[in-house]
Amino acid sequence: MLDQILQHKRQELDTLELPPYENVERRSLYEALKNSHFPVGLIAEIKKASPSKGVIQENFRPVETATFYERAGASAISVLTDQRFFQGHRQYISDVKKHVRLPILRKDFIIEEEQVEESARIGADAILLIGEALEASKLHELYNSAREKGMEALVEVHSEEVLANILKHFEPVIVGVNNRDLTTFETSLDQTERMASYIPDNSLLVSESGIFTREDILRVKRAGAEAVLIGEALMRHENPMEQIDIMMRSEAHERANG
Ligand SMILES: O=C(O)c1ccccc1NCC(=O)[C@H](O)[C@H](O)COP(=O)(O)O
Repeated sequence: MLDQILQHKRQELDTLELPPYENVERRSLYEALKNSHFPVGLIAEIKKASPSKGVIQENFRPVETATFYERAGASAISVLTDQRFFQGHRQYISDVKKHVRLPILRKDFIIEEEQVEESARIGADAILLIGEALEASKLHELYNSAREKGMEALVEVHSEEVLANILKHFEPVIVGVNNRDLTTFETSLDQTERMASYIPDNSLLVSESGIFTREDILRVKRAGAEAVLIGEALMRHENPMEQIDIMMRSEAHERANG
């Protein structure tokens, strides 16, 4: 599936038209995750559909959902912009950016410089760079380009081997371990536990995918994650604010409030 997505992205690049620059204030994903008032930082994701689950939310209202996420205390918002496989759109970034003050991560399959430029123009604060989709040297190049344009990057890896190759080039400030294998869609939180010891001490570890309960969050936190990225568990819930409260509330808060 990843190969299919990447092939489609290369075709899309042939007709990519860069939009005009949105005049936006950039916000730091790293700072937002470090300063979370929850036990871990929360990147709350906006995704209508996915290749593994099909349509997740029929009545899709990205701006309203982002506003709920912000009110519930999320640290940042991840917005899927791929149209073909996730029914996303780059316009959702511009729309959400106008209504929330949280950093926005552009979730797409970024493989070329033009997409980094596009992300800066539509107002993204950070982009996703997937280790399994890029040569390590290319990933480093795109990472530097994002930084030069005032954005940050979440560098995502699934396997130890891919991470080791990236670390030969540089140490990303934010590293995401994707619990989902993008070729088989198999998802296991064991992946965060397995990978945590290979993440550089100075990198912030985000555990991504397959997180559905408070116990899941406590488990990846124990493994060393400082933040989580959650999509489906929030998008499927009719009240995402309540779901965030249930999943993220700390034990201390619960004790204090009986
Ligand atoms: O979600 C998928 O099916 C998928 C398939 C192929 C490539 C990427 C995919 N997902 C992107 C993501 O990284 C997730 O949306 C994100 O980590 C949140 O996952 P979840 O909480 O399990 O919705």
